[in-house]
Amino acid sequence: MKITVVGTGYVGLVSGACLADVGNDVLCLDVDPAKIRTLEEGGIPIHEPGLLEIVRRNVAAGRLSFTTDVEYAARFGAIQFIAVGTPPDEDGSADLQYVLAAARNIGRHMDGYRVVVNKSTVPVGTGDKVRAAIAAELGARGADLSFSVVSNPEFLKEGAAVEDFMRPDRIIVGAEDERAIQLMRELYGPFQRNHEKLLVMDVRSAELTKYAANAMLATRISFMNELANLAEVLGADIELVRQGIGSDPRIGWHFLYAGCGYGGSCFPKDVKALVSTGREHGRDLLILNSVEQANDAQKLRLVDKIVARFGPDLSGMHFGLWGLAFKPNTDDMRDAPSRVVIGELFRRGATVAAYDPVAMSEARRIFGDDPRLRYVDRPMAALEGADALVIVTEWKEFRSPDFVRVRELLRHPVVFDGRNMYEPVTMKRAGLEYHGIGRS
Ligand SMILES: NC(=O)C1=CN([C@@H]2O[C@H](COP(=O)(O)OP(=O)(O)OC[C@H]3O[C@@H](n4cnc5c(N)ncnc54)[C@H](O)[C@@H]3O)[C@@H](O)[C@H]2O)C=CC1
Ligand SMILES: O=C(O)[C@H]1O[C@H](OP(=O)(O)OP(=O)(O)OC[C@H]2O[C@@H](n3ccc(=O)[nH]c3=O)[C@H](O)[C@@H]2O)[C@H](O)[C@@H](O)[C@@H]1O
Repeated sequence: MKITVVGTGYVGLVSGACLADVGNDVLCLDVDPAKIRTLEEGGIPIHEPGLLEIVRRNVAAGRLSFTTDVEYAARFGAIQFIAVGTPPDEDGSADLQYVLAAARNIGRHMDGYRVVVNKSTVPVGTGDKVRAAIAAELGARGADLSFSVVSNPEFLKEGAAVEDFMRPDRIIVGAEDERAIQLMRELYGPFQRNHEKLLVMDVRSAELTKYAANAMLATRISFMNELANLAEVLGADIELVRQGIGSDPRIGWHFLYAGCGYGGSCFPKDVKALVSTGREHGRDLLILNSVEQANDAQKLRLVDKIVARFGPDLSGMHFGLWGLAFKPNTDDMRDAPSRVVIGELFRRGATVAAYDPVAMSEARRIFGDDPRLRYVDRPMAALEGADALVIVTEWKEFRSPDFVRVRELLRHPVVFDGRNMYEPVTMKRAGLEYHGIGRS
């Protein structure tokens, strides 16, 4: 099939590359010429395990190409995926300007039947707006062309995006006409060969399903974080509690890890957007309001602990920091807890030496040449001359450091671990004072 994917971010590029990998002809469109240039030169603009290989393989096979030409893109694919950003507006609602601009471009230039598949995370009712935007463009040029609008939310996780796309748990298709449903079934056939994963529903339910999934996961995390904070004062260990409840299949093991707050481009913005949708329709979403508040506070937990240990005025102090990305295996720092931790350390007068395996250039883009932040190229180098170690992201390479060396390098043998990577008893044995989340 011929497919156009609009937007070459985490979702668009992964979807485009994976769809090409099963034999489709895919054209990826982006309005950012720098991204398209990088792709045309054989690179990729993001760090995502396995993605570069798939992109290169499919470009070489002639199944994957890139463009900034909106007219060519609208004419290329009978299926047009929209995978552009939906960042939060000032009031927390999802900003639909990019989605609607993409829809208008399709309407302006399409030259035959199109299935417009929305993969961006969008509020309920956006399908109608996309339909109206395309119809208005067709009307303006007097074109009598038919099209279908489908909601096909994406559930991939950054850092495991290729694997998630290739082996989805479910494929949600919100569609109301048979022709589009049939095309979606054919398109996703290769991704559900062992059992049926495609769930067809109405567009509104599909749109809400995406928010429901992210809001549920965010709720679990905030719930565990709140319990972790309680465990600390009660003298309990949240890691043991996690294992105790995770073994109940009704609860399950996933997304029960307490830490220094959830970040990323989606949980924070999607919880906000759902709260905003509720408000717009006269429904105050009490649970989700609290989930968000709890997470904002949780991002400051590490600094709270630092302040409890060293006092509120940290001027003259210097901290080694491991992990800048919002989670391992990505260079994404959107809403990353590290940004809050670093900002708060600065505000209190401290300086930071940071190490991250892949997010360093993203950090440089965000913090610029701030003299209070020094970048180092090895985890241990961050500890030279540091008063204490702060861990924000649980990269694999931090799992088993030489604790003796850690103790030797630090001015105070203190570790603040925002991801509960170590056992308190191991740390004690190594002569390190350990402050995890929810562990007393
Ligand atoms: N990042 C993730 O892991 C996931 C994101 N989503 C959702 O997917 C959507 C996209 O997210 P990301 O891929 O992270 O965004 P992103 O910000 O990484 O990429 C979006 C891309 O769209 C391009 N763009 C904007 N307007 C355009 C237009 N009119 N025509 C062509 N290109 C245009 C931008 O230049 C950018 O390269 C969002 O709604 C997000 O909530 C859903 C599941 C997972
Ligand atoms: O809509 C989206 O964009 C995506 O959002 C999340 O994926 P992602 O943000 O890439 O990463 P997650 O693995 O979900 O982690 C999000 C944040 O939660 C934190 N987290 C995760 C799990 C946990 O147990 N505890 C915890 O604090 C992580 O550290 C991270 O900061 C969802 O997991 C995806 O299914 C969804 O498609």
